[in-house]
Parts: sequence; structure tokens; C-alpha cells
Amino acid sequence: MNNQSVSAQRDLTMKLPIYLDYSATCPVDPRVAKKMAEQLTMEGNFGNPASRSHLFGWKAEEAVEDARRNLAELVNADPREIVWTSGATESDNLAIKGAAHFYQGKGKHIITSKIEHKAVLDTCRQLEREGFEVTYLNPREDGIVYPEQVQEAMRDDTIVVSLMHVNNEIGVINDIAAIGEICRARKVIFHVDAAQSAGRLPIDLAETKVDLMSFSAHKMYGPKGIGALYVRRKPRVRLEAQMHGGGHERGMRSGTLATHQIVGMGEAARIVKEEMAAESKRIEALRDRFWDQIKDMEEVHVNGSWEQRVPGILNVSFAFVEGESLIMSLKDLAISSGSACTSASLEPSYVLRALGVNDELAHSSLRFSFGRFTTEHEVDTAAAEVRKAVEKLRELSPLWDMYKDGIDLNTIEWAAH
Ligand SMILES: Cc1ncc(COP(=O)(O)O)c(C=O)c1O
Repeated sequence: MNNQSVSAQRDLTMKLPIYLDYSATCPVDPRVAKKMAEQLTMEGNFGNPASRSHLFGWKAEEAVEDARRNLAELVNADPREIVWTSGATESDNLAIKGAAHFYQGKGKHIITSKIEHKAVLDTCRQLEREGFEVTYLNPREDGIVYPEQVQEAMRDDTIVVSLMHVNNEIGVINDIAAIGEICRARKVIFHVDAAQSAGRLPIDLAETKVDLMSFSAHKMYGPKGIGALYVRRKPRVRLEAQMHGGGHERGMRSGTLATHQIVGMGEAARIVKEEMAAESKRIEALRDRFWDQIKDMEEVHVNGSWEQRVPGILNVSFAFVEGESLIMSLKDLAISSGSACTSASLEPSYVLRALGVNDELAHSSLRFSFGRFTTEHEVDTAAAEVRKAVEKLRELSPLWDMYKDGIDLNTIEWAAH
């Protein structure tokens, strides 16, 4: 899809579609927005948390530390183990580059997977350019990277393993507790990108042997532009800072703390900790309600393990449907496709490819992600729209006709062109 056709599709005055893209970002919870607004003005808490000589600074510092405590409590960590960043992208960079640079005297080998977020993959690519060696594990067909795969990839010079907790495209969960045991036994730093799992799954860092964990506020109903990195104190994990300046955040991340953003993330963490159990149940019921209404269509497949997944993400492939046409006919739904729109072409998702999904099916895959403000009515409307669009597009498809006539499409010799 070129830039021209992308902009031609945009009509910013159109009716708002149903939002089913909570994995991309969440709206800020109004309770969070209210608390954030209080941090901005003269009457509020606008001070610089690093100003140690007056009340404005002290109050801002207190607000930052309250937020730090809230986030730490969400994952059962010590508040001193939380470093504020600008989001999970920065946390991933700080964790992987910071650890790789600090521990490079011990070795230069890193293990990750092919289906990590670009924030991890591109960071690893950069380290390769600096002389590090990276092993990219292929997940199994169910989208999971198994602990034994990590064990097998370990070398004497491995210094960092970086694997995501929950995949952002397919919602599948990795067993980070088991992988943590393997890493700890070999004294290898274990980094986990938890952008999609924090607030959606219980995380206990006192129990789980994770050394570094990335978080993002906007995936848990907080604001964009703020995140955090958990940095274990016992056993102590060291990082080389990537941002130099005033020595904030114990020297690991300089820069004036954005009090309103941090307070927003803290409040988001506090709310999600309280509501996670009930919210997960409700969202799972919505997902099942959606799936129940489309699953009886033929040749519709869920990508990734059904059992080991977060409740809110469902990635579905619709065979015999042209992907771009499908997205175009679902204008009333805000969803994400199995293709990434680059400047010149629609690339099939690298995540689905790594699972062995063929390019055609990857193109006709959609990610539906449900969240705090999704209603049953929205789910029912969305399911009906999807059914209608898929059925209509299949009516136009000669391949679908052949499939329905029982012709094995694999036996057809297509004319070369
Ligand atoms: C798994 C994962 N990691 C990292 C990120 C990047 O997070 P942020 O937008 O906070 O930089 C995202 C968000 O898209 C994500 O889903």
C-alpha cells in the first residue's frame, strides 16, 4: 500500500469505528486522566521532583514515589527496582543494550526470538552491528518459545536472554518462570518485555527469576510516552546507561522526571491491580462471545495456542479472502491486520510467518483485541460485520467456489505469468 492510497482512505470526519485494537493502545482511564491533570498547573503539583529545596519539589517527588510504589506493587517488586523511561521501547533498549554493554567482558552472545517486538529485534540488530552475536529462536507452531529451546541455545558466552511475556500480535504467553530458572542457573541476564502482560496477567517478581522487565503505561490505560524498566537488586543487575545527564533514576536514566506521566502510570497500575481479576474474566467472556459468533464459518483459524493466551487478544486467519479487501470492508471496526504497511508494499506479519502461516493466510489475518471499555453490543456488532464481510468476499472468490466443489487446490497447476 503506497502512501497515496493510505491517505486516500483517511477521512477524519467519519463516524468513529468500534475500537477493538487495545493491544495497540488503550484509552486513558478517566480516573487516570483526572489525576494526571492535577500534576500540571500552578495550583497543582507542577514542581520538579529533583528540586530538593522547596515544597513544590518535595510534593512532586512524593507523587513520583507513590507512583513507583504502585507500579512495584503490581508486579511484587521493590520500588527501588523501578526505573522510569519513556515507554517499553526505551525500556527494551536500556535493558538489552545496557546489559550487553555492561557484561560484554563475559561474552557477546544474546538469545531472543523471531517474534519479539521491533523494539527488541532492532536493538539486537544494532548490537550485531557492534559485534555481538544473536540467536533468534523460532517459536513452535503454537507461537510459544519453549524453555528447552532456550536451554539448547545457551552457550558459554551467552550474557543476555530477551523474550517477551505475551506476544502483541497473537496474545500467546511464554513460560517466563521456567525460562528464568534456566537463565539464573547459568547466571545469564533474563530480560522480559511485559508490555502486553503487565496488568493483564499476575506477575510476581519476588518469585520469578526475571532480571529486567519492560513496561508501558499506554497498554494499561495510562498515558503514552511513559514506561518503566524493572532492574533486579538481588542478585544485583548492572546496566550501562543509554541516556546521560543529571544522573536521575540512580544514574540509569537521566532526564527530568515527567511527573504527570509517572503519576498517570502509577494510577493506572493501582487500578489495574485492583480490577485485574474481574476485568480478565469479563474480557475473556467478551472474546469467547465474539469467537462463538464467527467460529462456525469454514476455514477460519485462530493463530497461536488457544490455551496459553491472554484473554484480550484473538488473531484470526480467514482463508479464501483477500486481506486488503477484508480490511477495506471492515471500516466500522478499528482492528489491526496481519500485514504491516511499509512504504511500498503490504508485508505479511513476520510473527505469523514465524509460526508457519503462509503469506496468503497471513495477509487475510486480523487481530481483534478487547479491553476495559468494550461492550457486548460492540462485540456482537463486530462479529456480525466480520461474518458479512467474509461471506461476501468469498462469494466473489473463484477459489472459494472450487474449494466448495471439493477440488483440491494443491493439485491445480497454475499457468505461469
Ligand atoms: C510487546 C511490546 N513491546 C514494546 C512495545 C513498545 O511500547 P511503547 O509504545 O511504550 O514504546 C509494544 C507496543 O507496541 C509492545 O506491544
